[in-house]
Amino acid sequence: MNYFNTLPLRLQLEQLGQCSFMDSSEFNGVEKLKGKKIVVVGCGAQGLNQGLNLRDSGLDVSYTLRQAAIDEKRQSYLNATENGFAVGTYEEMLPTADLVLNLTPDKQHTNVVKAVMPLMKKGACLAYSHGFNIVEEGMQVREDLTVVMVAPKSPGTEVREEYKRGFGVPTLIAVHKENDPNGDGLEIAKAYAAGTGGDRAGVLLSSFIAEVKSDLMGEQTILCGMLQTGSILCYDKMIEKGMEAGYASKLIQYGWETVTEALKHGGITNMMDRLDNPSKIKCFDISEELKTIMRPLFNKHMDDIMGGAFSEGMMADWADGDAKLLGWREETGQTNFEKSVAGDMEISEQEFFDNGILMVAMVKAGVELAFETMVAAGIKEESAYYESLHETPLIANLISRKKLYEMNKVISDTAEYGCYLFANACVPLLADFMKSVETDIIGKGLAADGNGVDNMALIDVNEAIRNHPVEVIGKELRSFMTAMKAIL
Ligand SMILES: NC(=O)C1=CN([C@@H]2O[C@H](COP(=O)(O)OP(=O)(O)OC[C@H]3O[C@@H](n4cnc5c(N)ncnc54)[C@H](OP(=O)(O)O)[C@@H]3O)[C@@H](O)[C@H]2O)C=CC1
Ligand SMILES: CC[C@](O)(C(C)=O)C(=O)O
Ligand SMILES: [Mg+2]
Ligand SMILES: [Mg+2]
Repeated sequence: MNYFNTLPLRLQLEQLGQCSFMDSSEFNGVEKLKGKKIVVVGCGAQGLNQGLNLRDSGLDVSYTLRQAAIDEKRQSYLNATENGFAVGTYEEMLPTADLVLNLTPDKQHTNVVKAVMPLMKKGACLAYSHGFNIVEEGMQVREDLTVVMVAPKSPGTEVREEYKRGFGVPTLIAVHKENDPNGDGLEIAKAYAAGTGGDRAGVLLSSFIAEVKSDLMGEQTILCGMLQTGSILCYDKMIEKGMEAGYASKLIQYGWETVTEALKHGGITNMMDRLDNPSKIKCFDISEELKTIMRPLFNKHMDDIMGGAFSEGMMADWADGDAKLLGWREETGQTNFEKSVAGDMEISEQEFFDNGILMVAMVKAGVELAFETMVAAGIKEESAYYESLHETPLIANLISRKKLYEMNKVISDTAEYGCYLFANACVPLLADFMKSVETDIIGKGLAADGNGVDNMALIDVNEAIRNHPVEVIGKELRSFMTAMKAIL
């Protein structure tokens, strides 16, 4: 049963709006978990990388896998053993665990939690990194167990990379109100977040509900769906216009990473400032047009996530052996962009902006729409920022590795399902718009005669970019991150 839908509106809004940025003084490192036995269920994208960070933070980490994974020495078994972790069956590992991290795919949570729960000792703690099972499926956890969430706003690979750089990724933490029998859920979640490095980048004290609704919205729209849509459309357009396939492939594969690197450091303002004046004004106009076309689709995703239609649809696909997900995965592998090979020509960093105006416009439109839609639904700006602007560069990095395949492999199955749902609706939605697109905005650049533009037009555009609420909150949140980095 959908837990969110069982709550009265007043409580739904209260939970959705729960979000406070925690001060570094509120953390006491991993002290609360020192000497405690942490057992991770599953050793995939989050399981492996969180486990490595927690061990490097001085904690006792081991893994439990389903019997078949151990017997067949599956990838999860190799991930754990080759990194020197102890691995055992549920019966061997769970009865002595103080903290159990459920890092299996969301689809498996009901089965896994039902199998794990009877073996957990009285008063232990069960943790999630995404609250789907609690919020959308209404999982009831044994009363004596504490239930917390530590959700990194990042793919697992980047959780590890940031930690190795001495930092971390922004993280949402929460305690499930129904399961905090000892009143120490928050202390456990804080220590777990500190162990992953999250406290160095910024922790939001959130709720299971706020995390689920914002995470689903971000991943379906700007983070994955928009980048997938843009990759397919921009590549096909360049080929249609007779551009060299190797150049088109390279511009897209590495373009997202390059333009969103500017986003990471200075938000949409800095990304747009990388364009010359005529390109900036053109890009702004295109992004406004894209926002008008795509707004109803963003609203639909938010409505379906809030009302439960999205989770119902995805769970129906789980029951159908993932038929839709697997079909879409196969189709993506057959798109022209996925089959293309990046050429060995040089593309300078600036050229990715100059020749990728449409890509910049898609990022701007997608970030702003995702942010606006989440905030309008009651999600706090800080959370909406992490789920839109902040995480986009981390996902773009994945595309630069092995295109859409890599992105869809590293993200959760839940994100992959939502990404396809969005892209399958957005590609046809943008068909008419794409008919008018020429290589001046994707592939070759404007070739404008100088940098001259009308002063008033430029002032208006700059004002609109800088005063968007995602820029205002982004500036504040990025300033906390810089401060924390400087301390290290
Ligand atoms: N992917 C990401 O970067 C992010 C994920 N999350 C959340 O983290 C959680 C884990 O996701 P993710 O890391 O993507 O998962 P993965 O798919 O990468 O890893 C899943 C792990 O669970 C094991 N597993 C699968 N099915 C079962 C089962 N029935 N019983 C026991 N173990 C099983 C797999 O091992 P084997 O099949 O070998 O048994 C594998 O080790 C999810 O809640 C997700 O929403 C949150 C933020 C980002
Ligand atoms: C963007 C997708 C994500 O939510 C994530 C990496 O944060 C996921 O579920 O994989
Ligand atoms: Mg996420
Ligand atoms: Mg997710």
